[in-house]
Amino acid sequence: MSLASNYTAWKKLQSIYDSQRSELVLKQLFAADPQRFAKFSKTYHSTVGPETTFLLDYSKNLITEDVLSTLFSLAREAGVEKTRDAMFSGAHINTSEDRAVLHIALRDIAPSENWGIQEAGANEVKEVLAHIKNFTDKVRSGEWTGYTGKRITTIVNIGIGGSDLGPVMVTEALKPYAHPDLTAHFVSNIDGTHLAETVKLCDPETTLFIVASKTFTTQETITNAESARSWFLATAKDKAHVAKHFVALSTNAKAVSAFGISTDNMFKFWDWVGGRYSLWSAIGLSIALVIGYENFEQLLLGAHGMDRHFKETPLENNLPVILALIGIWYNDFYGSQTHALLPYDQYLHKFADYFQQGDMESNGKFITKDGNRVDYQTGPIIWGASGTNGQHSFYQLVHQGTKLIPADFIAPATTHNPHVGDVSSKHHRILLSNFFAQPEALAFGKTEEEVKKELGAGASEALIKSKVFEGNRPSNSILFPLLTPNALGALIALYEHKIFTQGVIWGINSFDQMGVELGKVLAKNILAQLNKPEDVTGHDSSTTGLIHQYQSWRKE
Ligand SMILES: O=P(O)(O)OC[C@H]1O[C@@](O)(CO)[C@@H](O)[C@@H]1O
Repeated sequence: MSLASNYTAWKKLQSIYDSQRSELVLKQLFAADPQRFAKFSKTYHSTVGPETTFLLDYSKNLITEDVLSTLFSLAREAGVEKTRDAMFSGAHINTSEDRAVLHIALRDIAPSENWGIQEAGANEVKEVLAHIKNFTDKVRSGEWTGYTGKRITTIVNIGIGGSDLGPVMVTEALKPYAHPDLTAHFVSNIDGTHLAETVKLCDPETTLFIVASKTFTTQETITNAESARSWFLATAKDKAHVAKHFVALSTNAKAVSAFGISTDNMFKFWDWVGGRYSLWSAIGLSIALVIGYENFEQLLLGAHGMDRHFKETPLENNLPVILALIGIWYNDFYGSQTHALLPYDQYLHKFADYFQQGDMESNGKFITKDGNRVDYQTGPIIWGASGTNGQHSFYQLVHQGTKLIPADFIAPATTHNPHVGDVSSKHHRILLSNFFAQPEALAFGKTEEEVKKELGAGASEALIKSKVFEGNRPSNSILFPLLTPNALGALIALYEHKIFTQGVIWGINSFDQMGVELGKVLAKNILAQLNKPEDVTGHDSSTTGLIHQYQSWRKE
């Protein structure tokens, strides 16, 4: 496989960038083509599952039809379609771990098209979904009770990374669909504070702990689960009661059983589900408990619709591919280092957090699948915050800083909360006016003449200059009718497939995570030393110095 920088299309993009960059000015591009919005925006309509639609406006990007067509040539030259079809067929495209990548099979459920896992696998997926439905119906109805016969009112998901971020983001995003009498908490950090502060809010008689871990070996999760169990038994006493208050989500039945959770209370998934792609699997149990199984299924089906779109739509109309290619244009030719996700919806305030793992753990790599070091940028730094909060935090830099920050603005046309207080609220209109205005300001800025006119005579040159907005800062805008389970499912899948497409073009394996291992090994080594009276050895002077200072100050 060739390094991406050797592709003909890559070289052509470099030459376009070098020769035409100065002409790619949004103010001029829009003035020259009144049809620019029509040309560079697409409306997504699901063709399977629940009716799901959204508008992607990518016209405020530093692109022309020539740039875009060359980017599509790059996708073809890199074999995006071939690798996409390989994923859907169940081929082991996760080459370093010799695994298939089939989160798409988790939502291929009604009716199943047997994408990648054939009949047998599709039936297993359905069995787990039936188990999830049965269990969540029992808990939500009060049929499943704790050891003193009380219904479950609180769930605590204990997991980290992909076993935490997806459930957190989705249960926040779909709060309007949450069960009124069920409270969900999420414990992820090994910092004892996380569990300690959470169990302060829990009653052992009415709390269900969900131990979520694909491997069931993650130190944070197993430690937290053990501590949660001892907290529970301090009141419940009898170990037999654990079965009514602890369930496990994992691929590792042996480790679940060894921990002391009955495999009857285990919801399984498979090694072809990547951790950061697992919210659709048993890892989504907390989601199904909070919003109900029917809404969880709508989430799956919303994603399935986007899967079908990604699988079948020609690249030129393929929304994940368009987002991926425009991202590569900035990341690899304009030299942008980050990508901002800016949802103008408070329910989506964890969306950027989720895709920090989703994108950066997938594409934060410097070695290609066949072992070559890349000579170009790969995964961007993903960050963001809900609007309008970001405007009062980091938008100064986004508007007038020295860095190019491509941004995605995301918003629902309608809010779940039209009435705040006792009058119909104007909140959403104010929010959406900002959703429209910020990309406009970024794209078109404010000239020195406009500033001078505003400030009038006598304004200092320095003041005038400080109020100029150079503009020409690109963004995408995604607008959809309402944040529903199926809309969220489609939105998440859109970004999953964007990440996939970029990884294929960069020639990297988006589905392993070797980079998380070294720190863990070194930490285990240091922990072993901290647990002994002897002085630590074998470290550099900084690490040794820090440990010594910690040891002189620690109280516990
Ligand atoms: O679900 P588990 O196996 O406990 O892994 C948790 C997280 O840890 C990792 O950093 C891998 O070690 C993420 O990839 C993963 O989502």
